[in-house]
Amino acid sequence: MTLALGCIADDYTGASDLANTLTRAGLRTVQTIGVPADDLDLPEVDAVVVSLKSRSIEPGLAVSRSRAADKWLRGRGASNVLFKICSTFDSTDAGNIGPVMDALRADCDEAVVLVTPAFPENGRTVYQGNLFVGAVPLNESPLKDHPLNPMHDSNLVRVLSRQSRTQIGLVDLPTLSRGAEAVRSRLAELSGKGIGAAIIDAVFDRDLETIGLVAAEHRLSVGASGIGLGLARALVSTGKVKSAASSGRDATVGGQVACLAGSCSQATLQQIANAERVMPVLHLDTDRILTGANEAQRALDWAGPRLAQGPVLIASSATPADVAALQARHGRDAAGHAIEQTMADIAENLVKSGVRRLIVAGGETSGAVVDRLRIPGFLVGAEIAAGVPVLRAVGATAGEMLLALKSGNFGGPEFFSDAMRLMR
Ligand SMILES: Nc1ncnc2c1ncn2[C@@H]1O[C@H](COP(=O)(O)OP(=O)(O)O)[C@@H](O)[C@H]1O
Ligand SMILES: O=C(O)[C@@H](O)C(=O)COP(=O)(O)O
Repeated sequence: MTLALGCIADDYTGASDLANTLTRAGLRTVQTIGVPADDLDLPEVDAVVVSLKSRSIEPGLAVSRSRAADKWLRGRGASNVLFKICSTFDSTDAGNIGPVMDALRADCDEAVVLVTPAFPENGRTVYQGNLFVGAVPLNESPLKDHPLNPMHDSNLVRVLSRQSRTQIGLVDLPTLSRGAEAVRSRLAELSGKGIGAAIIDAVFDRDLETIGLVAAEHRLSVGASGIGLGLARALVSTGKVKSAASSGRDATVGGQVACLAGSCSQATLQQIANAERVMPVLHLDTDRILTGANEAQRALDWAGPRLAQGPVLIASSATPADVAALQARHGRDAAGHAIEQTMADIAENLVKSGVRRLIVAGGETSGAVVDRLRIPGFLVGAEIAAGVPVLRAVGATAGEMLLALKSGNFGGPEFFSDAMRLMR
């Protein structure tokens, strides 16, 4: 297998978002969980997205895991690697975007790295280096209240400068709108000044296509699904990849359906409220989780008889005020970790008792669940919402399974119903 594109995603929902984008753009794509084991039977593909759970871990660990993924991808012919980060640039001043970018850049000896989290289809645009979420700057968006990485600065040149050892430049929209050659000249100018990475503005998909053409000539780029779209279109339009339709990814699986929500985003809170109208919903008592009570067992006892009748939803999600109060009592990391592990306990036991279709809301939450289920990889199926595909597990010990891993902020108000309709 010679890969046209290698991707390293810093969380699992982000990975499936990117795998979805690449698939829709015509690249045969597989999503793996971690660096694949040698005996994992991978189909012939154009792109592999290696999913890591490295967004909110200690920077040194994020660097070593990303470097291992990079080495594996380049060992399979990927001369071009995309480090997939969140379209809302989720990170802290400690990292992990900057440290991982710096390490991968050094490993492949890239002069200047193109960086853009723009994803216009989901309302993420970048202008003069400032990230907008819909109509508002990042620091005024719901991301200001994220439980793990609250975002308080919309200027990504500043944000990345605080995390990276290299200086960060800007390729602005006027330059970009003059075309690929203008972008190349600007990058050469920045590189000549010793600047090692540049935030690139992008507002429309056509901007991403220009960026993709240039990024395809580089060894490393950093961004969200939007730059993935640009890269995929460039690989197809330059004939490096023959656009292929995916096949055999829609066979029925059946079995019980369960939904788990650990995201506290505004979008997920609305989706849970709407789900209450169509399925039983259990709201976990997060204080009980943090004080060591067996809240997972209470949830499983609640779900058991209901699952025989139809889908259920179990949620830890709470409003920013409640999240802040819980964190004040128990600490941010301890709260996040304990709740994620409870979600993983619940998922493991639900699957043992016959659930075969699982919908998970939240990136970290999805990571904890998929790790516990020991699923090594996914094929990408139908698109439920922008950035959220149906995933078919490959090589899972539980056998045939369908999952949807939803980024907290993604999906329409009826997301859970929308997902169930496509997960047959
Ligand atoms: N009620 C709660 N209070 C505090 N933290 C919570 C609560 N519910 C979930 N969490 C934690 O918040 C984090 C949500 O992150 P994640 O699952 O990535 O969602 P998103 O996709 O919205 O970023 C997880 O670590 C999760 O365990
Ligand atoms: O790029 C994006 O916005 C998503 O792919 C993503 O990574 C979102 O992260 P979570 O909300 O933590 O799932």
